[in-house]
Amino acid sequence: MNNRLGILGAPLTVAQPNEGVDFGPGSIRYAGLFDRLNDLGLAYKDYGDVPVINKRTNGVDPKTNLRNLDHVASANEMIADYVYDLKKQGDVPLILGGDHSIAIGTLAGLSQFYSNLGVIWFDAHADLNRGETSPSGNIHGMSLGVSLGMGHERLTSIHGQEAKIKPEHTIIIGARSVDEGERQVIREQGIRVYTMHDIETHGITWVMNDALEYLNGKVDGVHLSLDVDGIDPNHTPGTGTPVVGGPSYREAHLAMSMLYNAGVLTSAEVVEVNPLLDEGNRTAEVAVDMIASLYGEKHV
Ligand SMILES: NC(=[NH2+])NCCC[C@H](N)C(=O)O
Ligand SMILES: [Mn+2]
Ligand SMILES: [Mn+2]
Repeated sequence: MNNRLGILGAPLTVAQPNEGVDFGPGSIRYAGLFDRLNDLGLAYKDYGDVPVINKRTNGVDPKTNLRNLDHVASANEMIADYVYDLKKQGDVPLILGGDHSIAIGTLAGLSQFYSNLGVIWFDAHADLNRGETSPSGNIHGMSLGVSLGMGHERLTSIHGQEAKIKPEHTIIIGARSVDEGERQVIREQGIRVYTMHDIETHGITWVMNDALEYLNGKVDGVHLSLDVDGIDPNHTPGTGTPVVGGPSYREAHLAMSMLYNAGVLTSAEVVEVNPLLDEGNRTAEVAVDMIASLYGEKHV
């Protein structure tokens, strides 16, 4: 294992209805990602994009309440293979989405390397739906659940039948739009959730320290899944399912630098950047700021 970052784009868009999130990886690269990594003196290799096929069928299948299941499943099989290969090279994976369903592939690809991978899911949403509970049929709202082993077999069986992560190693930060079926999963499985209310009450510093302490000693790696809609849409307007009332740019930035300082992160992904919904390329620029902070950029 070296410290080289292995960067991989996963331009999947059909697990949600908006076109454009397939331009996420390019927009993040264009927002100055490589200059910032160069300034940090970080070694990296850009593996390019996974050649996913963004075919849409007609809407949601009434039998399963899943949208574009076949395409989402085959794309994520491919993503899992690519992430597996990248990790096998010894690189530190940094995956650029794509809609948040790509976490199904990322976590499946990573799962062979860990028996107790911790996951920090920074998101306005919980992404714990299944066909039976989803209000939309959009699989990007199901990826955390799938990785925990819940949901359609086509998705949960990618790279093996077993669950890819465990509920007691799963943390959601920034939640403020959680569906009823998801609340039940959180309660039943004992998933640790820091809502916006917790961030307001205790502050982001306390939340991050508490989250890190919760994982400490229990996990053999930590993956960050950063959904840009986790951040307040004042800063990240270019995303398909924005939710008002999120953490500020500064709070998110501090959360990232605390992850860097803790030195525990073994992989990360940044998802849901949609330049077609953006003002200029602002959202990708914020994503790059977050990535730079995550890998050690300091003000002085
Ligand atoms: N990754 C995301 N942006 N997910 C949004 C999910 C929204 C809603 N909970 C749903 O399941 O449809
Ligand atoms: Mn979200
Ligand atoms: Mn999400």
